[in-house]
Amino acid sequence: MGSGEVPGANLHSDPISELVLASGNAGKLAELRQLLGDGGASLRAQSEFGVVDVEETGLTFVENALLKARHAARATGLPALGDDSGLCVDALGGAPGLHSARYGGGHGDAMRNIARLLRELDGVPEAARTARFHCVLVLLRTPDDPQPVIAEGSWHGRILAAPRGAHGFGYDPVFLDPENACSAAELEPAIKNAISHRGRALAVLKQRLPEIL
Ligand SMILES: O=P(O)(O)OP(=O)(O)OP(=O)(O)OC[C@H]1O[C@@H](n2cnc3c(O)ncnc32)[C@H](O)[C@@H]1O
Ligand SMILES: [Mg+2]
Repeated sequence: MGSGEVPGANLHSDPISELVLASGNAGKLAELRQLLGDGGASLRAQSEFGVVDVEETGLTFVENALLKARHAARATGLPALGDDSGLCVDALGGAPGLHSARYGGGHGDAMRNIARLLRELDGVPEAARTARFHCVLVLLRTPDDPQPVIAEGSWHGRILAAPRGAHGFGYDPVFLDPENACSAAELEPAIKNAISHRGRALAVLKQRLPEIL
């Protein structure tokens, strides 16, 4: 090491063969595994290590993704990827936003979340039902990594009047992708991954870290 170099300064250049996904959401795990592919780092679920969900006390997607990643990295000793995401609806002032997972009451209850969303948008005309999914991914090499790698992606669409399709998870059945003229749940998983908020965020992450992902 030269005199100007700091120990750990090349933290981001060592290859990562295994990392933990700091999430309890099986839909995110499936999508991110497909996006990383066979050649990349293997993505382990935090549940494999008995890691329970951390409280999401942040006021932004970035803060929550960082909280999740730090918690999982600390509990497992592995590099960790945090995903905080949600649906922001213009006619609802950006709601459900950070509260997307429990909008209808129970955590992760997609049917109740969708039911509330459609209720709130009752009577709102098609053109005013614009919305976007947003995803923030945070990669931490260690729990105390001072250089988290942060990547974001958005996907713009509209909220349908009724659910359509069986793929995906969460709000996918009511999110219309205008380009393909179908709901996110009608898209084949590979197509959703190619255009989704999560797919875009992971592409950015990979650009920043080509040597490790
Ligand atoms: O916090 P973790 O454990 O990762 O799992 P979670 O489901 O609670 O995840 P979030 O806190 O990030 O909440 C995001 C919610 O936004 C919704 N969401 C995010 N990405 C989505 C996608 O690709 N398709 C449909 N709904 C999505 C879905 O309801 C998620 O539960
Ligand atoms: Mg959550």
